[in-house]
Amino acid sequence: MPTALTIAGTDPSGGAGISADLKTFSALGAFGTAVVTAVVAQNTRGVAAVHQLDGSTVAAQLTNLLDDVNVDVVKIGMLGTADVIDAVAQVLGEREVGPIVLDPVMVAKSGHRLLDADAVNALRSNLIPLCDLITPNLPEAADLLGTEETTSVTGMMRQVHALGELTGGVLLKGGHLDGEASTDLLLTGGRVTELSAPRVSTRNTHGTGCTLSAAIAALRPRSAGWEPAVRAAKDYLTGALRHADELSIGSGHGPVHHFWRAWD
Ligand SMILES: Nc1ncnc2c1ncn2[C@@H]1O[C@H](COP(=O)(O)OP(=O)(O)O)[C@@H](O)[C@H]1O
Ligand SMILES: Cc1ncc(COP(=O)(O)O)c(N)n1
Repeated sequence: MPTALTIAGTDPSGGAGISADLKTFSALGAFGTAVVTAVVAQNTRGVAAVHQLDGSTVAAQLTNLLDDVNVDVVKIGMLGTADVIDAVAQVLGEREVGPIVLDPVMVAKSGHRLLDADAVNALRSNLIPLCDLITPNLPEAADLLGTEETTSVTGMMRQVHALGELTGGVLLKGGHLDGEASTDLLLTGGRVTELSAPRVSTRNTHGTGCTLSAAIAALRPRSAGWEPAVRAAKDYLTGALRHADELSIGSGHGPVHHFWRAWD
């Protein structure tokens, strides 16, 4: 069984961040380990407060884990500050770890900022070059590129190539567009592949980005490359969205159903 590491923030309501990542790892047959970057008071209705850890506390968790445990794949989510970004980049740059998937979390679905505005530069320059795959949504892609948010798949095609200048692998997620299908673009090996899934009508979309990037990380060690891992991860997420309404967690945007395959 591969060992997967998540470096992310918390969500007591269990839909996003470290809880989503560990459940996804378990559902997809990876052994989950975790490093906490921020303690977030949030529920399905939104974020009430963020207690950010400092870079040295995050680096201490990470070095202590890596001194003992062989990590086959890393998923990075909410980091919060440039201090934490630089600490994570320094440790990962010095250590032997498997492929790194970065979900560049910036703003929660509820609108609360989860990354300091002045930390985007550190993300772009210090951490992204160490990552094998980044998975921005459309607002995150616009922030990373310093451009307007695109509103079409044609615009996404231009942006995925521009993001490919930052690192070799990019999954540009189109969940924020409208339409019958939810289309993402995967750039890997210099080639773009369009990945579409039927759009599921549900308000329970809390943590979709966390779940997708964790699923890619869990599946990558067992896959022949990024494309099969991303395809299988998107299928898993689409199932988790289809079954989300069977859960009844909170009164806002509830979580997706991480264990839908066991119930299907
Ligand atoms: N209603 C939906 N139905 C099916 N897939 C969706 C839906 N909403 C989002 N997705 C998919 O979930 C993943 C995360 O999407 P997105 O909402 O763009 O990112 P984030 O959660 O980071 O904001 C993408 O693969 C996207 O295509
Ligand atoms: C700790 C943490 N990480 C990521 C998200 C983003 O998830 P969403 O966009 O669904 O709010 C979140 N709300 N909390």
